[in-house]
Amino acid sequence: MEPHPDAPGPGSKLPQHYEQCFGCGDEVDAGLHIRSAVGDGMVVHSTFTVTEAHQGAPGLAHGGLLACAFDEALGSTVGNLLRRPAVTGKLETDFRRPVPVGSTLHIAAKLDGVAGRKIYASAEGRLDADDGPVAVRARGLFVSVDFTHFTTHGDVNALEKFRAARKARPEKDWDINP
Ligand SMILES: CCCCCCCCCCCCCCCC(=O)SCCNC(=O)CCNC(=O)[C@H](O)C(C)(C)COP(=O)(O)OP(=O)(O)OC[C@H]1O[C@@H](n2cnc3c(N)ncnc32)[C@H](O)[C@@H]1OP(=O)(O)O
Repeated sequence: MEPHPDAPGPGSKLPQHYEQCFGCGDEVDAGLHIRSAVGDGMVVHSTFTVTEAHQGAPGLAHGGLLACAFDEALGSTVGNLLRRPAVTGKLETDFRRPVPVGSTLHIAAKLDGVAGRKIYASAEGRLDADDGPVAVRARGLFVSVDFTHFTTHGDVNALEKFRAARKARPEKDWDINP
């Protein structure tokens, strides 16, 4: 599958897509603060460091937050490589090992296929290194949507603020209303 001709190439760091996103936003103190970059072969590498704010059992990451990390990593892979707005339709996770507070999950995500509006992607998360033991695997189905999805269902004032902030960014890579 070919990426969009304007997709960021290998070595590109991906910007947070929204400052108040729980997955990647800097403005969410207890958020996941995921950071992503494009690697070779259209694989997107993301890291998520588990803090005390992310616990389920004492000292261990909550499974739902791990699923959130994969939603973000997969969504970012889809959005950046295909440059299409898309939302998660389905997300499946396999939790293979506990993920302790203080550990960093190294997530490698890739596109698996596109069928009409349906986009399939999958990822693997390894503990503390790109070649560490596999802790979580995930598969997602994303559905391409028009930008009206966000204006119809989201907060229009927040979207307007978001659009203005993106226009002001020197590294602006896409516009919410191109
Ligand atoms: C511009 C450049 C960007 C650049 C850089 C951006 C970076 C960007 C990073 C973002 C990173 C954020 C990552 C977090 C992303 C979220 O977390 S998104 C939030 C969670 N998801 C949602 O809120 C979605 C809620 N659901 C919906 O709005 C609607 O159900 C949907 C998904 C839009 C689909 O509704 P619809 O438009 O009416 O379409 P519908 O005909 O039902 O479905 C279309 C096709 O998908 C299939 N489908 C839909 N849902 C499912 C399902 N659950 N299971 C199986 N098949 C399904 C349908 O069967 C149908 O298949 P076909 O008939 O075409 O074969």
